[in-house]
Amino acid sequence: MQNERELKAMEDSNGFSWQRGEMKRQESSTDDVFLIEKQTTTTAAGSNGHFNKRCHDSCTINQTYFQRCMDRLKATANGNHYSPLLQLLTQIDNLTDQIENHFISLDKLSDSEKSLIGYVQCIKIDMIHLVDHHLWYILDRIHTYDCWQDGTKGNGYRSVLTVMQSCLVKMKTVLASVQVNMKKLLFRLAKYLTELEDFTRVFSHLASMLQAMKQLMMLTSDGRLFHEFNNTSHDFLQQVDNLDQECFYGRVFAFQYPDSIANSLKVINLMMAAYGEAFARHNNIAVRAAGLVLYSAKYYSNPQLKARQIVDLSKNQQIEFTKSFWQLNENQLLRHVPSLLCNSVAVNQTIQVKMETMNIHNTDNKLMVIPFPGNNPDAVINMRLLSYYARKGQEVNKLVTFMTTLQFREMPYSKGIVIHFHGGGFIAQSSRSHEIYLRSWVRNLDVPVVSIDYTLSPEASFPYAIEECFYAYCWILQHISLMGSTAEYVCLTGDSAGATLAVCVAMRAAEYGLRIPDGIVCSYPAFMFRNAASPSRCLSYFDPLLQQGFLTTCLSAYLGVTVDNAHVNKSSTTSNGIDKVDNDNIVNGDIVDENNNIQCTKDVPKNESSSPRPILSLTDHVLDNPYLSPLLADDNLLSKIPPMRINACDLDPILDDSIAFARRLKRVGVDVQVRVFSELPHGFLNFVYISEEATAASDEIVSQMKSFLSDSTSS
Ligand SMILES: CCCCCCCC/C=C\CCCCCCCC(=O)O[C@H]1CC[C@@]2(C)C(=CC[C@H]3[C@@H]4CC[C@H]([C@H](C)CCCC(C)C)[C@@]4(C)CC[C@@H]32)C1
Repeated sequence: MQNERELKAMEDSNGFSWQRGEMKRQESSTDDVFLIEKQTTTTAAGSNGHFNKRCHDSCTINQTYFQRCMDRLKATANGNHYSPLLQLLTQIDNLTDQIENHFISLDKLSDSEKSLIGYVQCIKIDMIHLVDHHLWYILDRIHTYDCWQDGTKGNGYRSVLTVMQSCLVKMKTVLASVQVNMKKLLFRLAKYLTELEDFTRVFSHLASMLQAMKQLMMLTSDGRLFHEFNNTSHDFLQQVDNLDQECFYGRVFAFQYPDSIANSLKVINLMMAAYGEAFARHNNIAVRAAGLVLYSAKYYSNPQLKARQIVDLSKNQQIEFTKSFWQLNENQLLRHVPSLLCNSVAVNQTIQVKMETMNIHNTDNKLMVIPFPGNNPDAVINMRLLSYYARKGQEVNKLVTFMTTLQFREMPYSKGIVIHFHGGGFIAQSSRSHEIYLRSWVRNLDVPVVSIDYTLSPEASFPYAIEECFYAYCWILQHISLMGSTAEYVCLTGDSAGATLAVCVAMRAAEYGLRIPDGIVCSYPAFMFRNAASPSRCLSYFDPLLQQGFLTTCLSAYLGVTVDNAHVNKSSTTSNGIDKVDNDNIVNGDIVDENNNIQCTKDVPKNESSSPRPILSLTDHVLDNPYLSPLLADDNLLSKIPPMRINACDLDPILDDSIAFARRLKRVGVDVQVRVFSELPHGFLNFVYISEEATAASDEIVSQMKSFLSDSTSS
């Protein structure tokens, strides 16, 4: 009771921190534990103006009470694993006490000193919230959402706690500096105040997010990671909606990453804000490029403006902008970066194949007809052959682009081949932009790599890209000597959207009874293309590359439906919009326009008698299609997937896709392993030249591929 009174006193005296908050005794909980129910935006750190309110009185939260909460946390199932996080909370609690006591003992306080006390008290209140109830609940159950027992520790809940921990580290550093210097004569508080304000706000929002996540956990107590809401006005959605995203994109942007990655992300973020303005204002490419430089300066000097611009861009997403921005490294200048930065390769050749119906004998020696995708008889598919040495059979030897004496030596056929599918959310990027890591892979693997340039969305929508990639897979195996390989070992690989395609190709090969690859190595794949909530998807509210608006843009472009993002987000005061996308355009599960015509830009092939049914038929429910969301495939299809290695990263909004998929594969007996790289963002392979962590991850991915290619590297 003592504590309740103290907190109430604090509320009354401050008048700024608990305005609409409500505190009540939790009926069912243990003695002396109070559940503080707060509305997400009502904390002091939640809205700007509150910070500046003066606070004269102060009171200290009962130390024993906080300590008792911490002890209870330590005793939870995962208390030991999270002891660094708990230790940080205790240290911050001590620091805030010392700072508060020091300033309260002074006779007269300046405005900035009053603000400091305000922030310090906000931190304490949010900490009490957190440790009192939410954190306890989450820590006690967090392990049930991991891949499997004793397996890799990783899921969206853990990721949010990782971000929280990074925030606490930063906050502790600022508070420690204040505490060390506050008694000095020449103490300049202003130096620390802005930083403290930023982190206090971020911390408050993360605490609110954890509160929302606890609700999600309650709805998925069976350990499922994905949850689809029927009722869009659910508390969880409202709470997440109430988050102030801007505070994550301002001065403290990318605080959760190691420095090397954070710096690049800052540059990309600045460019995104500037390019957003240039794109909206100008149509000419050259003027846009000039605008990019000019507006970058503007946003560099004003981080708050930048934050607002980023949040606006994400909320009012236009496919044209996303496509254009994500293709920036494909332009005339930047497209040559890989050849300047990366090692040379003897063969780097694009191959264009005219797609015609192909007849292949399957493993039962039955003749299968592989249809060409769509109904355009002149359609072609492009692929890029990369080989460190020029090898026998590679017709392209005549066109060797760069040759050192060693590389030009014609080598025998390789026993292995790697087929690669690039990422880019199905709407951007190409085999060329992915040379940034493919060239070093080709050297380290020493087998030819073919990267498929499938048609991007929205020009071609689901399932065209999958059919193209499957066609390319069959064509490569039919013409394997041209690749300089005997294909004794075949490994599929892909990152992001490309990883999804790799899995779809393997599933299709299994359905046709064709040779399946010896292994698949996926990097940060997406397996769930529905507007379902999951803890990691919450990270998209402050992700540097994959904000929520960008994800829904990719999804709708891939589905071939147009989404009025402005509409989705305008109505997002009642819901976060995730349930609204494209629902209007889906009739009985088929994607149709208002005239009820199927909207796939390129038509689906007709069913051939000797072949499995097409991926998409007019009666299918698109959103349930296993080729759209492999996570929804039935056990029979999943069990045919070859050995798989999944490389996920913890700071990724689609991390849960990897975990949930791996769990399903394991259950049906597939040889699957998951690696969750810590503190890396989605798309980390693009950062191999700037980050040691990303390079180490890339090396591990190469060794996984080597294991599937077995002795092929010795050829
Ligand atoms: C409760 C929350 C609910 C949320 C609900 C959302 C519903 C969503 C449903 C389904 C999910 C759909 C999933 C789609 C997955 C897509 C994954 C996917 O493929 O994502 C990739 C998209 C491209 C990109 C962003 C990426 C990685 C690297 C990025 C590149 C790095 C550098 C590149 C710059 C242009 C280079 C500039 C050079 C200059 C000299 C600095 C940059 C930024 C281009 C874009 C890529 C990840």
